Order: sequence, then C-alpha cells, then structure tokens
Amino acid sequence: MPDTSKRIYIFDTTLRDGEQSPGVSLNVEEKLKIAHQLARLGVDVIEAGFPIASPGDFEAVRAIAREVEGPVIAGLARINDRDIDRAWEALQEARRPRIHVFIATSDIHLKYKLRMTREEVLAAVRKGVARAKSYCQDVEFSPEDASRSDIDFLCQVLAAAVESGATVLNIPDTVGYATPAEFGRLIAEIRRRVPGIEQVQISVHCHNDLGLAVANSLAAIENGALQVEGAINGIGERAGNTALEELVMALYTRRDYYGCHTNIVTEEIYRTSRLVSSLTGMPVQYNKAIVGKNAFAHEAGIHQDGVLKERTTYEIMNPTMIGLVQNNIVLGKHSGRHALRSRLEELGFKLNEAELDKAFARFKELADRKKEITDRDLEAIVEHEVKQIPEKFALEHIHISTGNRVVPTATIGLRVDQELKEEAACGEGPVDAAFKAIDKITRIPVCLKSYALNAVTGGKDAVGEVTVKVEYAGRVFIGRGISTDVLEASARAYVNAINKVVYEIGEENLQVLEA
Ligand SMILES: CC(=O)SCCNC(=O)CCNC(=O)[C@H](O)C(C)(C)COP(=O)(O)OP(=O)(O)OC[C@H]1O[C@@H](n2cnc3c(N)ncnc32)[C@H](O)[C@@H]1OP(=O)(O)O
Ligand SMILES: CC(C)C(=O)C(=O)O
Ligand SMILES: [Mg+2]
Repeated sequence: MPDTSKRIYIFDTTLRDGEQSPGVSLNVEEKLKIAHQLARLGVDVIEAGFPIASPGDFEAVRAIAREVEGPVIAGLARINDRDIDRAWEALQEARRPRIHVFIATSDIHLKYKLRMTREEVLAAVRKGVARAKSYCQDVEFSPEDASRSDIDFLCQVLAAAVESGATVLNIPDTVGYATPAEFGRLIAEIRRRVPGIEQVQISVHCHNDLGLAVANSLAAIENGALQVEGAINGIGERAGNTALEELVMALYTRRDYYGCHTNIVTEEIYRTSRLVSSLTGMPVQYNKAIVGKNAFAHEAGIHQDGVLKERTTYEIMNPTMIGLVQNNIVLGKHSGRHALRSRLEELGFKLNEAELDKAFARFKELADRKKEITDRDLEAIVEHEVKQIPEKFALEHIHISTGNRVVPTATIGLRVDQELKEEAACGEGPVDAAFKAIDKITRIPVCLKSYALNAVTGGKDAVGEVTVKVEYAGRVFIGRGISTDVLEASARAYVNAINKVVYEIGEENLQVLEA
C-alpha cells in the first residue's frame, strides 16, 4: 500500500470563478443548492462569491455562510476597504469564514490595469491583508497573474502578506500561461525564498487557456502546494479553471505516484457535475475526462472484448467510484413506485411523497413514449421538473402545426394558478410560435436571449433537454425543460424560465402587459 498520508485541500470556486463563465448567472437558491452538494462532496473550502459584485452575490454568500455546514466558506474581495468590509458583512455568520483578498503583481497589470507602482501595491497588500485579518482569523491572499510576475517582486509581496497575517498564499496562473515544469519550479522557488512561508498553506489556482490547468496543479502539488483551487466541470473565466473532478481522480488513481489523499467523497462527483451543468446551463462535453458521457464507454470491438473479459484492461477507474451506478433493474412503463423510489435513492435523490408523486407521473408519461428509462432520464426529470420552484404557470398541452409550406402555428394550454387558459399564435418557426402563444397567456414581457437543445440520452427516442435564457428587468433567468418531443421540451423550458421570473421578482412587482 502506498503512503498517502499527505492531505491535499480542495478549494471549490464553482460559485465564484465558475460563475464568471460567460452566460452563467446563478440566483441565490441555485447557489445554495450547489453549495449544499459541494458540502456533501466533501470540499474543504467553498468560495461562495464576490460579495461586492452585486446585491444578489452578497445575499448568496450570506445565505451559504449561514446555512452550509462543514466546509470553510470564503468570499472574494479586491484589496480595498469597501470590498473587504462587504465580504466580511456577508461572511460573518459562517462557522468557518475566510476572506480572500487579491491584487495583481505582474508589471503588465500594474501598468495598464491598476495604474499603480510596485510600492503602492506593496502598501495596499500590507493594509488590505491586515484589515481582513482584523475581521477574520483565516485570510487568503492571491497575487493575481503571479505566473507572469517578476519573481523578486512576487516574493516581496508574498512576504508582506505573510507578515500582515495571511494564512493561505494562493498562487494563480490567472491567464493559463504557465507550463507544468515551469509552474512546479515557481512553487518550489516561492517555498525557498519567502520568509515565514512554512507558517502558511500554499495554494494554487490554475486556468486552462492552454489546456494545462490540471497538469499545472499536479506539478504544484509535487512541489509542495497543499491546496488546489478549481471548479466542477472545469468551468470558469474563458477556458475555465482546474477541473476538480479530474484533479481528485488523478490523485486517487495515481496515489502510488503522488502519495496523497483528499477528503472528497468521490461517489458524489458525478451527481455534482450533473447539478452544476444543469443549473449553469453549461453542457459537459462528451469526451470530458471523468464526467463526460463517453468517459466510461467502450465502442471498439477489441476494447469491448477486453472489458468483458476483465474490466481493468481498458478502465483505470471503476465508474462506481464517481457515483455512476450500474443497475440490473430496467425501469419502463410497467415499473411501479417502489422500483422508481429505490432507483432514485441509489442515484442519491431523496424525495418527499409529493415530489415522488410528481416524478412518478412524469416517469410514466415518458415511459409511454420510450422503451427504457435510463438514469440520465431520471436525473433530468428530478433536476428539471421535480425539485423546482413554485409553478405559477404549468404546461397542460401543446399542439403545433408546422411544415415547409405553412405558417407555423402553436396552440398552448397553460394552467394559471389552476385555471386552464389557452392561446394560439403564429411564428417564424414552431418554437417561436409556441413562445408567442405562451407570452399571450403569461403577459410577462420577457426577452429571449438564448436557446440551446441537447440530447440528454441516446437513441432515437432520446430525451431532449432545452435550456433557454430570458431577460426581465435587466436580469437573466435560465429555464429548462425535457421531453422526447423537442417542441414540448422547448415550451417547458420557456415556462420554467417565466416561473423563475415570477418567483424571483415577486408577482406584486411584475409589469404585466395589457390583455
Ligand atoms: C482574476 C479574477 O477572476 S478577479 C475577479 C474578477 N471577477 C469579477 O470582476 C466579477 C465581479 N465584478 C464586478 O461586479 C465589478 O467588476 C465590480 C463591482 C467588482 C467593480 O465594478 P466597477 O467599480 O464598476 O469597476 P470595473 O470592474 O469597471 O473596474 C475594476 C476597478 O477595480 C480595480 N481593481 C482591479 N483589481 C483590483 C484589486 N485586486 N484591488 C484593488 N483594485 C482593483 C481596477 O483597477 C479598476 O479600478 P479603476 O476603476 O480605478 O480603474
Ligand atoms: C482572484 C484570483 C485568485 C483569480 O481568480 C485568478 O487570478 O484567476
Ligand atoms: Mg481565476
């Protein structure tokens, strides 16, 4: 057995850097949901947001700090008084709060972005870290763009942060410029040169612009980094952050080589990945390591033969390790509530009776149209349609008439507070017609910003998942819907987004169009 006594701490920034992915905007409820799942996953730190960024982000950090037990809860702040004070205001009810302050140290950022001299940056670091420390024992400091910074100045800044009370020094490769050997050397050099470094934890935060974020993080671990920052599914600014599931499984699978462990409950990885993908609206690419649809699929005959004879011929990990459950019970139209409940429990969903009834009704509807219901179908039903916000509007029926020589026309029936209302509309295409008919019923002037269709499951009876983003009063709301019929999935997604508008804005504050 290899010695794996060295512990690597996992800092999850899905809710902060991950949310900086273009097009992603999570509301308080969605962030809380992800934070609870991250706690189940066993991450050591959750960076819940950037409290000064917006009232919504402030509320999300505050709610997570209040509610989520287990991990340290961190909030990001620029190195100025207002940001730090606001971060502390959001974090103070956390059982284990951490203020994360940052300022860039590369000449390029100093000259063009901050317009500050090195002396000014040094002074700001001393003042900012000390201010954060006056509120909170646990203070993380990040010299942004560290990998492109002058090493002498970088070490000077890091030393100042340690002297002023930082407990964690996080070294970011902000623009994903470093290569593994080089980044490993940078960590080793910092450990050798910064006075007092042995009193603090060294962390790394790598971006994936050259596809090297995980490799760079692993090189940093080999050179003494004890904390790694990253995001689920590798989401984040531009090409994203270190994909935490990849890093964790690399450390686990190659524990013989790295000789360390994390406290991650690996069986929660797949579920966390699905939840993040579903709530951010960012699909996971099929060939993505660990959590992609094809990550454990074998297509070629020689591989299939090998795996059938002995799984380890072509699998370096057992899929059950990440929570992909193999099952022998086939769920279909003849299955009952017990089988459904048991399968959902195996997948980690605990539903109350009302939720189970709703899931069962949708399951039966789907089973009438599809031979076999897969785990992905069930996840889609639960994540998109059961664990949901209150429904002001519920899709009752949809009829579409379309073709290459007719004007697409949709008739939609929605239950509005239990009363059935029906409208018809024509459109540029069938989806447009359906959305216009829905608009006529809801009379809420939302603006459609994007529409995406994905097949959740395989085969010609695959379940289609539609994600729409709509804008109302300058805010973006994401709606999702699933069905074997993509037009029905589209209508469900649009109605779901409108329900979110009603829920978040409040019915009393909505501007409704005249009938
Ligand atoms: C590498 C990273 O991921 S850093 C985190 C990036 N994340 C985000 O930016 C998301 C949230 N951001 C926001 O909502 C907004 O940018 C806000 C609310 C933080 C600031 O908005 P604004 O006050 O309008 O400033 P804006 O974003 O246009 O410009 C940034 C300002 O902060 C300054 N700044 C940037 N980093 C720092 C820092 N670490 N410490 C102090 N000042 C900083 C810039 O120099 C600029 O100052 P200037 O206005 O004097 O030129
Ligand atoms: C705030 C810092 C850590 C960051 O996100 C980066 O440098 O990429
Ligand atoms: Mg970053």
